[in-house]
Amino acid sequence: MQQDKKRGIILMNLGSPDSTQVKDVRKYLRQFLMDERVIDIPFLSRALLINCIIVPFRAPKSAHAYQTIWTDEGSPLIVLTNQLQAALQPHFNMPVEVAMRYGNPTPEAAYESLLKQVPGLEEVILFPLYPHYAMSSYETAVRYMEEVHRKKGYKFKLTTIPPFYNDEQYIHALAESIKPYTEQPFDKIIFSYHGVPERHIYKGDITGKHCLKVADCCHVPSAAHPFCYRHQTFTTTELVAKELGLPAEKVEQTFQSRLGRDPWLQPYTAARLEQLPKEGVKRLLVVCPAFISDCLETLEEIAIGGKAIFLNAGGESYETIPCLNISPLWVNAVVKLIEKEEEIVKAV
Ligand SMILES: C=CC1=C(C)c2cc3[nH]c(cc4nc(cc5[nH]c(cc1n2)c(C)c5CCC(=O)O)C(CCC(=O)O)=C4C)c(C)c3C=C
Ligand SMILES: [Fe+2]
Ligand SMILES: [Fe+2]
Repeated sequence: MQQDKKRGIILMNLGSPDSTQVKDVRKYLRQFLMDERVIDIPFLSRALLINCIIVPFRAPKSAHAYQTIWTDEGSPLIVLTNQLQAALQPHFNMPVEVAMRYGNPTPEAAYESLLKQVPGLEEVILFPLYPHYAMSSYETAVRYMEEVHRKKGYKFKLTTIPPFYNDEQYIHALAESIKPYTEQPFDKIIFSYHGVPERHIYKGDITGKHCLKVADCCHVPSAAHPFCYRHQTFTTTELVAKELGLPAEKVEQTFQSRLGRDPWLQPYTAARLEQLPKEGVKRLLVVCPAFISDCLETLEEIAIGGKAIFLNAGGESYETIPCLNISPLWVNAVVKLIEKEEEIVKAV
């Protein structure tokens, strides 16, 4: 890529605790769940709920879950994001850094590292590693980076890569990662996305009258779609299924990782894993496209917990398809997405 400006890139992911010790998991959960875009209730109620109920009960359980997936190098999410950074660096003549929304490395550290490496830094390209727009993932990552940028008084420009849920190269990389699994005999493939509360979908609807209100809302054109997580996840599933030529009856979309009692997007993955064997589905594939890097929610919740649910309910075979992680087609897609954004900026 031509370097006519002093630039740097930041890849941003969600983040993990510093270790599997309960104290570190507690600290991480507190920072994560105190985010008003994740638990969107008034500050005092949120602080009470998180500090008195959710964190005390959840931290030991989450710590145990992290222990089942932790590697010698640390959290899979962090290790894989660092590996993506290393795979991307040779494609750019500007530094590529990593920042996490929660925990380490912080956005401040990533910005400061770029400033050290590029004297007179003019622009930072922010690449949130989320294919879909959700208030609790993409939006909070971008707003937080903007807030730090403003508070620090940085002079360089911040350019953000938009959600890429329907990008041709991303869809191709995802489809190719699934293909070897669908070439073997299977009864069904589940596209399991991280869930969000329905309330977040209503809140994100800029028209105020479309999402979850109009029949088949996600397939009816609307100005709400650029901010609608549900619409964007359906689009990803449908484009991948089309590219792979999967018959409709073999494809299903579900939502995982529900927290609390409010209604979240449905159907819930765990409930479907329990029901599917009774409907005659014995050989199941599961892919989790909301996650770019394998993490607690794919390696523990889906690959370990989900498998146990399905097999105990009478399923016979269950395979979790890895996330894109550092697949060469995905690395190529990231390079193209960044180049595309540069062309748009230049043309304006
Ligand atoms: C209200 C709670 C949560 C919302 C909303 C939410 C949305 C959301 N999350 C991701 C991506 C990830 N979440 C991960 C872990 C995780 N998520 C929640 C809660 C909400 N997420 C919790 C409490 C946790 C921590 C672990 C646990 O106790 O279960 C992870 C994995 C992190 C890791 O270290 O591996 C990811 C990634 C998205 C994309 C999203 C909205 C679309
Ligand atoms: Fe989450
Ligand atoms: Fe919608």
